[in-house]
Amino acid sequence: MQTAPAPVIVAIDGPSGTGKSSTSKAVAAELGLSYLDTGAQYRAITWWMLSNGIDVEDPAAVAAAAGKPMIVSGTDPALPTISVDGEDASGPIRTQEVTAAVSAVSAVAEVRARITGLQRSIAAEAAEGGPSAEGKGRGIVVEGRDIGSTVLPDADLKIFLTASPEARAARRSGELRGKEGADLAATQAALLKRDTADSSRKTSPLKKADDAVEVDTTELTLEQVVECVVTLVKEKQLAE
Ligand SMILES: Nc1ncnc2c1ncn2[C@@H]1O[C@H](COP(=O)(O)OP(=O)(O)O)[C@@H](O)[C@H]1O
Ligand SMILES: Nc1ccn([C@H]2C[C@H](O)[C@@H](COP(=O)(O)OP(=O)(O)O)O2)c(=O)n1
Repeated sequence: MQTAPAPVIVAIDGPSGTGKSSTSKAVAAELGLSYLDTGAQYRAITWWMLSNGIDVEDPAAVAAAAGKPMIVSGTDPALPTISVDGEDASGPIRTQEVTAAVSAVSAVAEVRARITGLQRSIAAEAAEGGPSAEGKGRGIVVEGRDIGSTVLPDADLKIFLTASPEARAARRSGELRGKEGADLAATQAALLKRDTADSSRKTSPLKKADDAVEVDTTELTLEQVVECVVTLVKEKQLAE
């Protein structure tokens, strides 16, 4: 008789526009796993700070407010959700205003401690089949910047996605076509500025874990990246 594979925890990290969200959602959907977008959580807390008049350039003010908003993430890869104090935040967290402020807010240690705690409990529930685990105990794909290095150092598989700045900017401005912020040169400059801030902060910077598999997606289609990650997950499960 075939037994179900053991729950698997997959960490997918990398800079903006490398394909983390699209790859993670597709891999989770194909393998029946839960999915967590940790960038959406940092965006959500940033949106709350901006909406509540907190000066996002003042780390002490951000730290003092870090425990206040209640952030809830839905982990179904077909319909990921994010709410703040019961209000759907999926639209407002994608505005230019939030994108411009998110690196400063997410550099504050109190914010990271709060959000990291949330991420660990969601991952533990998904692996144990707890009440909020849409993946029904099969595991989870968690994407972000510091998942393999800090949040889930014992993840079964760690992937670090990269791509050239040109490819990343073209993907992002393609997404924004016709909207505010769609200019290619400006998109590339904003993206590189955020990478620098995210990689150089003191607390838990954007970093490839030593044991992560690096995948350069510049010349790969999304389907090829998904196939590569699915194969790596299956290999891990077979090796268990
Ligand atoms: N390998 C790829 N080739 C071309 N476009 C891609 C690839 N991976 C992702 N994309 C597209 O690039 C954009 C950014 O991808 P996303 O998954 O949001 O990246 P990230 O989460 O790393 O910021 C999306 O429009 C997505 O469809
Ligand atoms: N694990 C994480 C995930 C995101 N962040 C911060 C740093 C990122 O610039 C922002 C936004 O992340 P998000 O993944 O939404 O960014 P993009 O999809 O690449 O635009 O959040 C973080 O500090 N740690």
